Amino acid sequence: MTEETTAPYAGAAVREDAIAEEQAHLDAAHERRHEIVRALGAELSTPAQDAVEQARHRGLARHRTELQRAEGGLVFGRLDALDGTTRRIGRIGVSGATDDDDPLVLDWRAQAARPFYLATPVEPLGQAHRRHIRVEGSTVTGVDDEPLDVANASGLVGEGALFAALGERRTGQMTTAAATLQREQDKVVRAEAKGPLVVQGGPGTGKTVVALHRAAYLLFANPQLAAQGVLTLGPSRRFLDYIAQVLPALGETAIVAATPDILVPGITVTAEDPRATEEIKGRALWQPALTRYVASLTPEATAIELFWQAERYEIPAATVGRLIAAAISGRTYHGARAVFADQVRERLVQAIADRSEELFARVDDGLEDIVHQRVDFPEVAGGDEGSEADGVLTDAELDALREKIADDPHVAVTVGRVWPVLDPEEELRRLLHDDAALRQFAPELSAAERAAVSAQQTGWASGDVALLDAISDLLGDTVVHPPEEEFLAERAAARRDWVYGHVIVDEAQELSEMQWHMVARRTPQLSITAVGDIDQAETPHHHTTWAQAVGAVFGSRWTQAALTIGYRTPAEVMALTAPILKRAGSLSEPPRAVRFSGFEPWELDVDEAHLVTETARAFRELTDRWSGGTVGVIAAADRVPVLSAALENVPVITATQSKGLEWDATLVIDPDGIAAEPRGWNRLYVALTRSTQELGRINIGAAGR
Ligand SMILES: Nc1ncnc2c1ncn2[C@@H]1O[C@H](COP(=O)(O)OP(=O)(O)OP(=O)(O)O)[C@@H](O)[C@H]1O
Repeated sequence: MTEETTAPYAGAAVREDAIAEEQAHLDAAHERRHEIVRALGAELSTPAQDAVEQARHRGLARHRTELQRAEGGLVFGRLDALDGTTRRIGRIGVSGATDDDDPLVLDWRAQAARPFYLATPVEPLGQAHRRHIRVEGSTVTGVDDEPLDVANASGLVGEGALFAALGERRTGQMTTAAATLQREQDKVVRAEAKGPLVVQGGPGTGKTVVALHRAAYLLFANPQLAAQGVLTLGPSRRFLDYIAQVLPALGETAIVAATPDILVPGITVTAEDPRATEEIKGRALWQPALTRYVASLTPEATAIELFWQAERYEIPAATVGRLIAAAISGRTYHGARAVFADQVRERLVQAIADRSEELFARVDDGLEDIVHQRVDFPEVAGGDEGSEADGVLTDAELDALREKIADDPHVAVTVGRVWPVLDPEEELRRLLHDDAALRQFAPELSAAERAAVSAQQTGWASGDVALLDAISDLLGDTVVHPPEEEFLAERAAARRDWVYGHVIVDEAQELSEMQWHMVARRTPQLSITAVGDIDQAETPHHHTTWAQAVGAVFGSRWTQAALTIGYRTPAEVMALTAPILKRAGSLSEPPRAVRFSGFEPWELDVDEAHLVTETARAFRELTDRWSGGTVGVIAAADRVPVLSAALENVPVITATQSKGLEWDATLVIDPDGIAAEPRGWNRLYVALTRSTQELGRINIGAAGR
């Protein structure tokens, strides 16, 4: 460790020295970073000779990309231990010039960096001081020092740096928080990955922050995960755009971002179900129902008639029955079909071989003529003994015959007739529109519920995607992909059956049971971090606790963590939310806001006729006040079209669309209208908690609604 000669925490008088000292260290770290990038480039310019070297090259290339991207935030913290050693913490580790040298920068995810997030005056973990280093580009602009030997009343880590980060203008893109992660967040980020982890937290408690930093941490701690990639599921494209930069900025590129609606390649949601139907389609009962339905598609055992060189061969029904039973056990429909087809072809090969032998046995003269005329063996190299003498086919002849039969279209058509290839979309549609089949395979559904699910005639709705995923999985793929393909985002996204190293689910309270099944299928080892707020739930599914939400899929194999401190929404706004939560039927306490913004929430009553002009005026005022930042307009769903048309260049969105997003100031139009929507109080709770500074509400006078 580097020995420091100055007393860096002596007070404001030495701040300039402290900045100069950190600048010198940052410069050295950047220089070393460039050196490592150059060395890696030289190493990568020699072609890899074998698979082992290729894998090593992939690792080196990943590391080089991480280093190249670490332009900003290379160093953001410093820990001075009681034993006099000093460590700098940053977005990525930078090693010293030789193996004996201490690293210039410790990766924030390294175990040795942990006290940076956990140490408090009460529990200093061997540390004397913590410093947050503010950097713009590659210039150190300030330091926030925190002695760990005096009472720290707030319980926050690096309060100055945290408040500076929280007070910054919002750009419409989420940023990393590796420099200011708080204790309760750090514990979740580094929790052991032993199966699904569900993180409950109110609005603005940093759930998204935690989920993304956890993905980066897991990739760091388990480098093999990068070969499989990480899937990030969010509620909307807008949300995915909002968080898009966080993982790459943390150096991670092995990511696929998606919404549940686009998770099945080739399927586009074009229809909308009524809420009641969406709820029915989300129920877990479909998993066993579809399993029973697909099992019913297994062919009946009937005799198979095959022709080869104008000769007729038959596989009796009893044999076909045995072949089907052997093929189907433990396999998908198409997986079993492939095994069955191989077996049928093999039976044909054997039957032809047996017949050839019989012919030789029965006919004394002209053996070769008969064989060549009837069986027409391809020319086979090599001099194995065989058909020349006794009609017994040599191994080489059998192999050649197998090849011919494998390519034979007539045999393929016959197998296809017995055990057809099925299309998941057609099968799902068939089931949903067949009342008798629904009664048989999904007996839990009432007649009215069956009628509801069969009402949709064209296109697929959101609730169908998870059903299609389930039936596609049960039917299995017809294409066999090579195992252990290297992760490429486009490749993984294009494959329904890609197995990810980790899956992040944001706004997890919105997932139906069938969507949870869909998530679990993408990570059979159930390496899942799900973050959400059960009180923000507004989809039609009935669950009101996490146990109800995930129990049907994970049973008791999941753990829960909680985040209790609110970082986004100022205390002035949070004070409004307790009665709304109560109206939403919640038993939870709203999170404790860490700060006041100094802006009291305001409201304005307007009549219908002035709604558009007043909204435009309020928006202009807020935009001026928060210039350089962002202002969001959230309106009751039935007012969005009119407002969007009237307010040019002002994005007006619904409460549902505002999920997970934030602005410096938010304008909520017609809160009563939002509250009157389905699960309206939950939606209003979401809408009111989007601002980091100021909240304005525009109410429509009684006559207006
Ligand atoms: N430790 C932190 N340091 C700096 N900023 C933080 C920290 N934790 C959270 N924030 C900020 O607080 C805001 C809210 O965080 P985030 O969006 O992750 O909350 P959330 O719990 O997902 O909210 P919601 O449920 O409303 O979607 C963001 O601007 C985020 O950057």
